[in-house]
Amino acid sequence: MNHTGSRARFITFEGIDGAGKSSQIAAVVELLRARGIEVEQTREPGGTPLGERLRELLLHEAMHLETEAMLMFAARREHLAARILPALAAGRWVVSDRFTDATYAYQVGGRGLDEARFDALERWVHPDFQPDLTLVFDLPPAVAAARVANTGAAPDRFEREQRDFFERVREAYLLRARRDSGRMRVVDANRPPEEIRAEVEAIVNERCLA
Ligand SMILES: Nc1ncnc2c1ncn2[C@@H]1O[C@H](COP(=O)(O)OP(=O)(O)OP(=O)(O)O)[C@@H](O)[C@H]1O
Ligand SMILES: Cc1cn([C@H]2C[C@H](O)[C@@H](COP(=O)(O)O)O2)c(=O)[nH]c1=O
Repeated sequence: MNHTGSRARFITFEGIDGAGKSSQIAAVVELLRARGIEVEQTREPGGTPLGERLRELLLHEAMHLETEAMLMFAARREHLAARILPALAAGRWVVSDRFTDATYAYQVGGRGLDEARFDALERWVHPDFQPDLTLVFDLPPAVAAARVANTGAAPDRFEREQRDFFERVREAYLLRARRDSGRMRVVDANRPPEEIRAEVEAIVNERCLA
């Protein structure tokens, strides 16, 4: 428990590349801190020194699909052990840019990883643990691709994928959100940032702060 008296929560943000998660994550962290809640902001792949090294490989080195899936879960195992679970146990909330739903969407949906292999890895790495709340930012891949291109940054291995890859990733997120509608909320991300922020804050208030 933290000093607000409520159990520490694990909140994750998901969506295709360019969905607009970053500034909305910052707004949620600000909202929580304004309530006197201690929060750790993190990301996947990454979030620990080893995880950040794995991120460099994952975003830039060509590799077999199953290697990619196992490295995502290896980074996640470390993230859980070294960062997420200790923070929650100490009463600090954790807000992460991506978690296991991203492996479902990108590796199973986007790349075609066998779902049974994904299930086995998920059961191994976190059998009884899921985020308290997951916000899935949904928008057409063409809109997201234009946003990514406008940043002017060199695209990574995922951002260089074709439109049909992101269509599959999007559908996989929506399917998983339908299957786990108690935990996952889909947010229309094809709107002005202020509108999205208002909806995200309302969901966090209702689901985690009420
Ligand atoms: N609602 C919005 N409308 C228009 N542009 C937006 C919106 N939200 C974010 N952007 C812009 O789109 C770009 C990508 O946003 P952002 O980095 O937040 O996305 P992201 O989901 O974190 O992407 P990634 O997963 O690729 O890191 C940025 O240039 C940002 O300013
Ligand atoms: C956790 C996770 C991530 N990915 C992909 C999704 C993104 O393209 C990159 C991370 O980049 P971001 O700008 O920080 O969003 O990694 C993935 O394919 N599978 C995963 O499990």
